[in-house]
Amino acid sequence: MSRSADRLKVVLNHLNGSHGNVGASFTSAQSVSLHHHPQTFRYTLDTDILTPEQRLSYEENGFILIRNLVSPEDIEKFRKAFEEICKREVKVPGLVVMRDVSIAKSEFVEGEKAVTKLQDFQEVPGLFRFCTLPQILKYVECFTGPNIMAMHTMLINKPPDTGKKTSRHPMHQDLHYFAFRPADQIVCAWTAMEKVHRQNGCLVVLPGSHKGTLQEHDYPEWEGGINKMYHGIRNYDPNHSRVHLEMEKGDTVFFHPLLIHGSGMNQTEGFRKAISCHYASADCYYIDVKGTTQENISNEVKDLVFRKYGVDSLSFQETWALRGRLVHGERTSL
Ligand SMILES: CCCCCCCCCCCCCCCCCCCC(=O)SCCNC(=O)CCNC(=O)[C@H](O)C(C)(C)COP(=O)(O)OP(=O)(O)OC[C@H]1O[C@@H](n2cnc3c(N)ncnc32)[C@H](O)[C@@H]1OP(=O)(O)O
Ligand SMILES: Nc1ncnc2c1ncn2[C@@H]1O[C@H](COP(=O)(O)OP(=O)(O)OP(=O)(O)O)[C@@H](O)[C@H]1O
Ligand SMILES: O=C(O)CCC(=O)C(=O)O
Ligand SMILES: [Fe+2]
Ligand SMILES: [Mg+2]
Repeated sequence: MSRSADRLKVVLNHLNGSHGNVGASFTSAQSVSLHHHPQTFRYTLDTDILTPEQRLSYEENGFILIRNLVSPEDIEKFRKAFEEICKREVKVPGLVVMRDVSIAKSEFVEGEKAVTKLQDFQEVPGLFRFCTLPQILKYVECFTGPNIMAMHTMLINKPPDTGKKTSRHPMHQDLHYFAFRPADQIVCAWTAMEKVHRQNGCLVVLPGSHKGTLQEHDYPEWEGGINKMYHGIRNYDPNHSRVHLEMEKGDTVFFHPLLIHGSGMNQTEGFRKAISCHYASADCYYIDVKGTTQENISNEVKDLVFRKYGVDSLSFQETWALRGRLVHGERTSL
């Protein structure tokens, strides 16, 4: 079926005032006059939330940007919770606190200026609340369906670059890190905690790249060093046309786990903050990555679990099952 027929149907449906049920809401006469079988979308579900334009845009580009989705008051609370963690030296179960590789190996820096990223904050109520915000889940459901797991959480505090360009995040596909499928039922919500722009290292995306397959990832050969587990796609072509996603505080981008993305250097004095959660349908299933391109990251994660917890019996899949938290519906499979 041609794209233009799909587009026409969606636009007509919109003009008819019916936002949901694209396809099903058409009478057979209309359907027949347009094309021979009902439209099937691959990347989005039939809900009343996305406008037809937004739905088409996600299908085509692999992301949608929703302005002003999280309130300044909530962002302030997440910022406070982050500061608390950086100040207190308390151990939170599962929480990974990362410092930028260029400062980890040299000077001693105290407090939040030392922390580049918090990972796996599912046991920090003041931060995990982000993953349960109804206005976020409402969008997430358009991709995952009603049974929703929060699988991976991060607060990224991108530091001013020290001159070694280590504040960059190489171009990658998040699916490289995940031991569950199908990819189309996974989505990331990434919220800017302040204005993000090219200068402080906003997200950079390759629109449409979610239609490709999972590529091989490894550490890029960057002179100044590279942060632990920051794998990039191999043979990245820097001349590929890309889009810089400039966002205001509270704006949220939802993107597909195969979308190729990264972020540039932070060339400002401030720490660029964003909070994110990767969601998956609870109906997804775990996969064994042995013998696949994901074996390298799986081994690194297993090494980290051993160093941090002294446990060597956990599989890569099990580390995900332990981290995942149900946020809506039923925990059916994951
Ligand atoms: C109950 C069990 C549950 C299961 C828990 C499982 C935990 C797994 C967490 C990781 C999963 C990541 C996959 C998810 C990604 C999803 C998709 C998103 C894409 C990304 O974001 S990619 C980047 C993700 N990776 C990380 O964030 C890295 C995780 N962090 C770490 O591995 C550690 O924080 C780190 C960096 C090793 C530091 O460990 P720590 O022990 O706290 O630090 P030390 O100061 O003791 O230093 C030890 C050693 O490491 C060097 N170091 C420090 N910081 C860095 C750095 N940023 N980069 C590289 N190397 C670093 C430091 O210099 C020391 O080196 P020595 O040579 O002196 O030993
Ligand atoms: N060899 C590479 N492998 C993987 N990713 C790369 C590579 N080189 C650059 N990138 C990533 O590509 C994206 C764009 O790179 P670039 O440094 O040009 O970004 P920028 O600093 O935002 O842009 P600019 O400096 O042009 O304003 C960043 O996410 C960067 O980390
Ligand atoms: O916030 C950023 O710089 C990008 C983070 C990212 O893509 C990731 O951690 O997967
Ligand atoms: Fe990512
Ligand atoms: Mg650059």
